[in-house]
Amino acid sequence: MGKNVNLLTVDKITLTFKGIAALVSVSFKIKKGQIVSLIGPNGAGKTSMLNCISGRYKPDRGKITLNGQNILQLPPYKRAKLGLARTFQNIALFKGLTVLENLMVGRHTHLNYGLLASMFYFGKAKKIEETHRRDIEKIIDFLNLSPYRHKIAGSLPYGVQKRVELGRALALNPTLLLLDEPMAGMNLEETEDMARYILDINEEWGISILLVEHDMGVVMDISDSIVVLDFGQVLATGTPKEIQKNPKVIAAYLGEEDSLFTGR
Ligand SMILES: Nc1ncnc2c1ncn2[C@@H]1O[C@H](COP(=O)(O)OP(=O)(O)OP(=O)(O)O)[C@@H](O)[C@H]1O
Repeated sequence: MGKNVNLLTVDKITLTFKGIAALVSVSFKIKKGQIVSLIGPNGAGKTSMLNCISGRYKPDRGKITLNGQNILQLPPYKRAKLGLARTFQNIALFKGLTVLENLMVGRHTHLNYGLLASMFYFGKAKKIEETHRRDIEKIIDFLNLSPYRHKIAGSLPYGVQKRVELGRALALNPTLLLLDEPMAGMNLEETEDMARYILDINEEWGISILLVEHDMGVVMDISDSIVVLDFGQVLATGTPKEIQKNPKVIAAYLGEEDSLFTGR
């Protein structure tokens, strides 16, 4: 599936907050079709890195390209149009809207289907609307969200809200999905379901994934490649097997809650 073409390149990214370095010359690549995980002890800079890619944070130095295009000067919504979507560590849904509305809002905001279109090109807009609806239904089916379609998002169990958030990201039709701790707070069954969804999104939908996750069992199971951050620097990059036996990585994880070996 074209796994040798670079989709995202992060090149010597440095980010500081009031003189304190959160990221120091971080470089890595995601090839088309890959699942890449970004791991590291608490405070290592993982979320900051996602924020630099999605456009929330502006790094002091470095370059990030998506499909060969430099995206650092673009605001988040333009990056979304180029195929970037993300979920957040703390769920960021429209809690007062239904599941269906959450998915549709995400879709419309980012795909430029506007009021003007519906006023002047009603027929065309209707057709576009129908296509959107069909795509959204596909996502609802895929994530088994049908029973919750008309339920208010904020009233749903945590695990289901996480799935809705994933669905909203999928509704943007991304080529690269950034997932910030999708398994956080989940029980074993929910974790396994989420891992399956991520694999299917990758294999069946052809979407590349950058995963930030503390559950090492999942990370080791599903990643093509792993980037380890420590104190804002890349400590190691490699396959799960290489990372698990890397002495520098083992040392960085000593005393950490996440175990590199036992997984779940
Ligand atoms: N908005 C901010 N303002 C100031 N400092 C920040 C900000 N965001 C992150 N930092 C700092 O940058 C460093 C990296 O934080 P970051 O949240 O990226 O780490 P992380 O690897 O995602 O941690 P965790 O696993 O705990 O989520 C930390 O020292 C943090 O305090």
